[in-house]
Amino acid sequence: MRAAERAAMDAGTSEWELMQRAGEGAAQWIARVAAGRPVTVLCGPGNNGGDGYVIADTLSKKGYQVQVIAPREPGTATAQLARAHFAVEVEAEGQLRNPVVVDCLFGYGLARQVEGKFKDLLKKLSINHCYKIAIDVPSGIESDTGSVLGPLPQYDLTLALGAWKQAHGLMPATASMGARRLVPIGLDLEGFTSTMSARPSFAAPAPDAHKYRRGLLAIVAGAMPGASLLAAEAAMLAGAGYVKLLSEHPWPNAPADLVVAKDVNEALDDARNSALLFGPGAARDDVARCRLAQVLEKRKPTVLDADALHLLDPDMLEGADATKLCITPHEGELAKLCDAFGVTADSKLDRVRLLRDVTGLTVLAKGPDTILAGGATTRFFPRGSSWLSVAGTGDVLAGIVASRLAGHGDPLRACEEGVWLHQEAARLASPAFSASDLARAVKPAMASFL
Ligand SMILES: NC(=O)C1=CN([C@@H]2O[C@H](COP(=O)(O)OP(=O)(O)OC[C@H]3O[C@@H](n4cnc5c(N)ncnc54)[C@H](O)[C@@H]3O)[C@@H](O)[C@H]2O)[C@@H](O)CC1
Ligand SMILES: Nc1ncnc2c1ncn2[C@@H]1O[C@H](COP(=O)(O)OP(=O)(O)O)[C@@H](O)[C@H]1O
Ligand SMILES: [K+]
Repeated sequence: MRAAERAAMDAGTSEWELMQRAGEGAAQWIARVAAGRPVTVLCGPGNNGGDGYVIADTLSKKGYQVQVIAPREPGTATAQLARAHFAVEVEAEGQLRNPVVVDCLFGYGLARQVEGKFKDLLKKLSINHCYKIAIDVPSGIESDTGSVLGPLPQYDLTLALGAWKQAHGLMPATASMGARRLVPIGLDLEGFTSTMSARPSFAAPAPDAHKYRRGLLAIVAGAMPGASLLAAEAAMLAGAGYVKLLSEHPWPNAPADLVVAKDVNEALDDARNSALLFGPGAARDDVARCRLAQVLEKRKPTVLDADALHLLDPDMLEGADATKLCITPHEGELAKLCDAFGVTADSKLDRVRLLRDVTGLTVLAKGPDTILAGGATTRFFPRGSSWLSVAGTGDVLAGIVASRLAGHGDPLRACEEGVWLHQEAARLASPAFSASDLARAVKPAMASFL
């Protein structure tokens, strides 16, 4: 963000101009949700406070009744300019008396614990029954890490200025933000590799498509049948032309449209396989270890999930083509992988990036703050439904990602598409779904992206 702002300023746009764009853009949103109701704006000492004065000024000019509370006079030249433009009274302290409150105490400049009058104001905001709007980030949040440095009210709306900050995609920050919207301020963000994932769009199969061209996905089943069946059911609906379950065991409950190959070695050798999936229900014994080695030997685009992530280690990866592999760990599997590959870091984000750097793999770290890291890219995602916190939904995700991978062979793209499809399926499956409800909802979810 700082680099993008500096570039804009070097190209001739002043900080004041950027602040006006930010404040006026945010005020448009606030006016929409306030819908005529009086607004209180809390202004801090830095440029986030400066945005607050621009917001207050813009709303006043639109005819809004505005209360401004600023415990301290602005400290930066640009915020002072903004303060000077706002001719109306500013209170040093006071009650939050309006039904809409806009928090402009601190933005990405917050560098230490929030104390004193600022802390008191955030505490008051926490217990106030108003509509709460955070400008740029909630003021008790460290914008790079998403960690908490002060009282953290539950906001209804967070307006990111100019670009998403990492905190917008990271826990615990993201859970406090309510709806998140971006206010563009004309920054050139081209070339920045750490971004919020953009909603993908899919196309219908090409006119000359056939089942192999659309991708043959081989799912290598393990000792526990349910998991790979869930993955297969989701995969059949997520784009691949042909999904095959490779299993020596009989599958009386397999759906009629799922091909079960009993000769696993032969089916794994099939040159027509476009992608492989291994791990769900695989177990963690020697049989599974041998299977994993065999899967990696094929050097095909591959998704490794669940038990495979407990078996993976540096020796296993030797001879594999890491550029074609993606791993989809949840928190516990991520910890296991970090252990196996000697990665230590304080935050989930750092662990994911380091693991990517050490292994060369595409890492999709699941959870309420899903993080995707591959190549030089890091992607954050809008928060998905918390109803996904039920057993088997990870198997569904693995099936979806593998299905996308079979279609085009690009691990990063497959993971990104997979997260969107999975979240959309969760939205469509309605609350309190089971993993198989979710797998079925992949079909209408596909339609949302066409
Ligand atoms: N620089 C720019 O070009 C733009 C900046 N914008 C706004 O500016 C914000 C960043 O502004 P700043 O860098 O001035 O920083 P902030 O306004 O986020 O706050 C930092 C200020 O508070 C002080 N401070 C930090 N931690 C504190 C604590 N715990 N207790 C008390 N004081 C503390 C700092 O010394 C500094 O004065 C962004 O989040 C955004 O809202 C926007 O106006 C868009 C343009
Ligand atoms: N609270 C939550 N909010 C959003 N998504 C969640 C939440 N909890 C879990 N998920 C998602 O649900 C899936 C769970 O996967 P996983 O833990 O592997 O489950 P399982 O192993 O039982 O299949 C992941 O995609 C994860 O991102
Ligand atoms: K803020």
